[in-house]
Amino acid sequence: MTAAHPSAAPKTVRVDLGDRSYDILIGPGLIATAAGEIAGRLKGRRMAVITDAHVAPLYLEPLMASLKATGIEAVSLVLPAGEKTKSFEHLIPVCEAILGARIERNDAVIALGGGVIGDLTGFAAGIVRRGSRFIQIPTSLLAQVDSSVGGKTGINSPHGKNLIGVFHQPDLVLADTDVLDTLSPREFRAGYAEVAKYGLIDKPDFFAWLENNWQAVFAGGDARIEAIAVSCQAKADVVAADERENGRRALLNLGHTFGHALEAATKYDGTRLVHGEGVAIGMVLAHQFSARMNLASPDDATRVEAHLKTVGLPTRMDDVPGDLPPAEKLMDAIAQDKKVKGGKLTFILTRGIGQSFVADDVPANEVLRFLEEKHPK
Ligand SMILES: NC(=O)c1ccc[n+]([C@@H]2O[C@H](COP(=O)([O-])OP(=O)(O)OC[C@H]3O[C@@H](n4cnc5c(N)ncnc54)[C@H](O)[C@@H]3O)[C@@H](O)[C@H]2O)c1
Ligand SMILES: O=C(O)C(=O)C[C@@H](O)[C@H](O)[C@H](O)COP(=O)(O)O
Ligand SMILES: [Zn+2]
Repeated sequence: MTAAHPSAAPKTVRVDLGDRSYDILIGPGLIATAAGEIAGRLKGRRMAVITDAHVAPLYLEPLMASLKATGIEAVSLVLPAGEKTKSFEHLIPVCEAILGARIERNDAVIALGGGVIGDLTGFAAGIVRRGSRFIQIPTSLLAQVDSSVGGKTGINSPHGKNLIGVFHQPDLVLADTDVLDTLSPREFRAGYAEVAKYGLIDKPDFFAWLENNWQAVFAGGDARIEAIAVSCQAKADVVAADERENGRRALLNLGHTFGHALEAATKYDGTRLVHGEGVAIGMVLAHQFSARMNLASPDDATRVEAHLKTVGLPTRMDDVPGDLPPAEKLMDAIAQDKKVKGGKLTFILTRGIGQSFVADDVPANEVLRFLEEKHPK
């Protein structure tokens, strides 16, 4: 249960996208007051809430009670938890639940959960009636700092991560920071990888602040809220400048080309590797590969690895339990990356901490040799 904290006003970050702009509210107690925030912004009075089997017993009832008390009629659907739920198999019941509840375009679909529920539900909202209103109530750290913002939605394919989906922006994001207290330490750490990512992209001072304050962020309270707000502002700025990833937005993919290949290689098996862990390993690899290409000092890769290791994240391919396919197989997944243009690989590389850049035309043979070294058969 989340308790309302009437004295603590939420922080607001605005995602500036013209007539599709929206607010991200960040703070404690927001599930209990969700319906008021929604009713103040949306005309519709019917909602479908999609959540998962871990989140439902904790937060579905208070959300449904808040909606009911505000005169909003809501139905709910509970899906299995975990990355495998981001699939066609689970997309169908979500679409049918939305249609079955006669959610009209002015009503809304609500994602209550982590990035898996957010990405899947956002995709369903993007295609049902060719686009329905959509509210994100992210409950994992990863979802609060990254996946609930920016409108990338979709599902996975055996060919690779997020290969099927649409851009569909939410109308509102409500990040209730109280709910992070029930998140497992492993999932909190995984979300932290995406927080650190913003520092490594272009905020060296934020990365240094995290190195000094990570324990306070993990403990909760003001430092945690500050880290979430800085992350959301960083993402909002990038999305406002390049919504459809024609340029700068690709920076948000730091560590993801390697990370997504590892996720596909583990068949989206959340016991071996979860997304944020893949990103952590991927960010270390991106820094090491940049050093190998003489773009950055190897000391920066060492510093990144040291920090991620200190918080308890995996940093090497060998940290993934069980066997990984050989480097050539990982290259197959890398070749399916959405940043590939004309068959040429695009990577996010770096000149140092907080100096990431988009590198087009990265030689595939260099990447293969590098992966063979890091992951000898
Ligand atoms: N759309 C985007 O921009 C974007 C950005 C980053 C990641 N992603 C995607 O997000 C997904 C990962 O998201 P995630 O890390 O949130 O994974 P997740 O949704 O699987 O959530 C992690 C686990 O925590 C549980 N959980 C969530 N909130 C909880 C809470 N408050 N208390 C207890 N348990 C809770 C979930 O049930 C799940 O078991 C990946 O599919 C990734 O590709 C998308
Ligand atoms: O919002 C973005 O843009 C990102 O790249 C954020 C990433 O953290 C996220 O994992 C995203 O889903 C990856 O995008 P993809 O286009 O490589 O699937
Ligand atoms: Zn990510």
